[in-house]
Amino acid sequence: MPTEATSDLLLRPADRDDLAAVADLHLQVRTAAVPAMPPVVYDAAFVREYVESWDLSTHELWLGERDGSLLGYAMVHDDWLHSLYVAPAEQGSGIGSALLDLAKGLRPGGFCLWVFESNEPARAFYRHHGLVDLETTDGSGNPERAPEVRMAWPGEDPLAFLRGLVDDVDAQLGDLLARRVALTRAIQPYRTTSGRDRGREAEIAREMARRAPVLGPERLARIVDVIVTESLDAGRG
Ligand SMILES: O=C(O)C(=O)C[C@]1(C(=O)O)C=C[C@@H](O)C=C1
Repeated sequence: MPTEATSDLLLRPADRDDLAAVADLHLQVRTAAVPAMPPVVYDAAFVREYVESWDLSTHELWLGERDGSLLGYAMVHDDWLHSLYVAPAEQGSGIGSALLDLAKGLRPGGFCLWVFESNEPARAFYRHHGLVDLETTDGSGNPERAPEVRMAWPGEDPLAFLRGLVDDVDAQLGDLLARRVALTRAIQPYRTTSGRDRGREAEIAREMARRAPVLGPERLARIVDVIVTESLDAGRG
């Protein structure tokens, strides 16, 4: 049943003429969301130029309107819900849910999104709608330098969707392990002592624990031990 707030909500695909209003709404939402979201680091002109550069043949942008006023938008690109924004005064009225349902319809197989770790209202909203937490970053990869959480809506076949994500990561891990073995092998002729250098391995595990705190130094020490043992063995082969 549509609620009173959503019964007269119109969802429609955006066209180029809508992009300036979308940029304005984006800036308005981001300003009102501080401190749950960090302040935008770029100036308004840059944000407008960025939004106006979206290619709407590949960036599926949908608007939520009532009486011709833009109240929210969602943009889906590849298998990502790139953005979902609702005007501050309309939050909690069902527009976000309507846009999220639309995104699920556009990507029935599942999609991911990034949300600021500090944005607890948004995270609770997504959890309520069946999204699950994946990894957390330290924020070094975004302009705000603020930690983010990757969340996923695992779609109609969650096992298949999440296995697809596992396969992507394992492909990267396989490439990294191949590079790792090659380096272990290349170093060996330059060693001045024989046998394992446990101090160096402990240092490697500590550095990894800084990047993957979820595993912690002890588990990572065991993982490094297996990697080094198998790399030395493969390098001899
Ligand atoms: O750094 C070294 O001395 C190496 O031989 C490389 C390496 C490694 O693969 O990282 C391998 C064995 C040592 O125990 C420590 C580290």
